[in-house]
Amino acid sequence: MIEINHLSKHFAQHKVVDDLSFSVRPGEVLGFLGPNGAGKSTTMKMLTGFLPPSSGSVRIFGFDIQNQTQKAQRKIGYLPEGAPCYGDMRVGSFLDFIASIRGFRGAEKKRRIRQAAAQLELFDVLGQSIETLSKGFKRRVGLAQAILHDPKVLILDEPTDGLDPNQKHQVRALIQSLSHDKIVIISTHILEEVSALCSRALIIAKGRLLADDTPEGLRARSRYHQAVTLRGAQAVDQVALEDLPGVATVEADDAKGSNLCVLAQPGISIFAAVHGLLAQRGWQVQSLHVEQGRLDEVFRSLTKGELQ
Ligand SMILES: Nc1ncnc2c1ncn2[C@@H]1O[C@H](COP(=O)(O)OP(=O)(O)OP(=O)(O)O)[C@@H](O)[C@H]1O
Repeated sequence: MIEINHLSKHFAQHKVVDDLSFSVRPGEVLGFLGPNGAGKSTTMKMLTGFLPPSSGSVRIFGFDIQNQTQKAQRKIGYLPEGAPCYGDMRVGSFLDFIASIRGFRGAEKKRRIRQAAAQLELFDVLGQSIETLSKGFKRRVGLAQAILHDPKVLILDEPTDGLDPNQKHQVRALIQSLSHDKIVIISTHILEEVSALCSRALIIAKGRLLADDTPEGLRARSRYHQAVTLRGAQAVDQVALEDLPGVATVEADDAKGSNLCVLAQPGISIFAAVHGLLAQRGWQVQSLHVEQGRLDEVFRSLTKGELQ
């Protein structure tokens, strides 16, 4: 369990984290979302004990990160933003060094290094110096050092930033496979990552908590929740759609107007009415589907006016 209570941070007069309180339980994958400069990295640095808070507290499985720092940090694997590593070290030596300072010796140390290298597919680069690696491989080395001691808490600052689609997929699958008995907190700008990975998402802007919900809960706040999208709908009479009970409005999803989105009034399911009208009028459409809602639109509307 992680418990964050009234956490704040200011640099000089500038308050960048403003009274954050939340807790996270094992098994949860928490997405930390916010525009640039929202305070995500600063919060993660305070959760991991790299930066002291101006006020408030963080407890990691009961250990206060300020007063019982080492006990708390033993529970944590941390991938800082940009995955900084010692560039002039070779990958194998770097992992060996991390394993040593995590307290492993002998056969157990070798086993840990082998396992982390296998999980991140690093065997081919163990002899290569870190500064000569591609961005994706550097990040994999950063992830390997974060998981080497099998921590109960993984705090990952933009873990898939800069990775190609294959690597993104691989890292997400790894995070998912590790997550069942751990607490995972990831910061990301990538909204699809929240849908793919997270059981819960926090949205912050200017250091303040704006939303704490499941991805489904966030999508349900979208004006497109329960909207019906029609593809290839050239001959459809928009006014007739707008007049249906429960319909809020109709938007064209493209310039030609052949893709339409029929928005529902909050809490009303309009699929049956839209489908019924199409059948009654004999209008042909190529596809028809009900939207769960759009995370990007929810993110924009929540953070509107909060951008720095
Ligand atoms: N050491 C520091 N001294 C002064 N200001 C800082 C310091 N570290 C961060 N800041 C400021 O705090 C604010 C929050 O930065 P932070 O890196 O936490 O945001 P973020 O949400 O992680 O942004 P991004 O998505 O761009 O990585 C920014 O305005 C940043 O300039």
